[in-house]
Amino acid sequence: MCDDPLLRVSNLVVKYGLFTAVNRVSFQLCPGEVYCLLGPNGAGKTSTIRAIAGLVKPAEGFVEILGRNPFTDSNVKNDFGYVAEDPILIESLTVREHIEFVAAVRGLGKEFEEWVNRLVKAFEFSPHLDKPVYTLSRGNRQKASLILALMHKPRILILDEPFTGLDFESSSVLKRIIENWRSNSQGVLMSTHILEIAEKICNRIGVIVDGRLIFEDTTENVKTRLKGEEVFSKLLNELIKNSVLHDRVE
Ligand SMILES: Nc1ncnc2c1ncn2[C@@H]1O[C@H](COP(=O)(O)OP(=O)(O)OP(=O)(O)O)[C@@H](O)[C@H]1O
Repeated sequence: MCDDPLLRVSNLVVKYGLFTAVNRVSFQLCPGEVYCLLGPNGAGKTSTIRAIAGLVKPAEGFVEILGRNPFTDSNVKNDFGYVAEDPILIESLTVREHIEFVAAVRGLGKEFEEWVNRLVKAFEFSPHLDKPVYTLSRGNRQKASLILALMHKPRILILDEPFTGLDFESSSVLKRIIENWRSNSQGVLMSTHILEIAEKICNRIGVIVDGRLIFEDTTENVKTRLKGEEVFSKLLNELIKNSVLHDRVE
């Protein structure tokens, strides 16, 4: 834990009608951390992330990004970059038009152009810049979404299943970007199904099952705890399935 978290989630409840998708989830993202939310399909990871990004109003509890409420304070949107599970793009526009639009809305000056060019180059995206979104493959939509989320160099990255659809090269690029954010005392919150990624790039993991955060610890501690087990991911999978760690957080 830290005194000055980038992100604070406290007793968050998200409901869809009478259904409770997120049930009293609390955690923090500290500077220099990559915090990974793990959990089976339908566990509540996306609902948690959407509430953090200010897209869903919490039924109870609160979210703070750098001490501000993302649901009511639109200025906070400059402090984070969000990649949704299904990229949010306008089908008829090209990616270049998206980039120009985001640059205008965020008031980004010429100094950001070099950074955007570097992102485009790193993701080998130049051949796709002038194509309308509806012609893009799943992986290229994901790359477009990442470029748009990263282009204003936000302090916090909020990434919902960011590796979905990415090829090997682009996954390596994204891993390097995430490591770069972490080592610059910024922060990354991401969800993933890929436990090997959690093991390799997350500092801390939180496991969500049935809307509840049933386990949270540093990746190092989890590895130590699992000493003697050959495969981190295999065992973690068992823990999630059996929810045997319920008592760790409550
Ligand atoms: N708009 C919605 N209306 C009603 N129920 C919803 C809505 N969005 C999600 N849910 C339900 O809330 C629960 C949590 O869904 P959520 O998408 O947050 O889970 P997830 O952990 O991200 O799943 P996945 O790994 O499959 O993406 C699920 O039971 C889902 O069916």
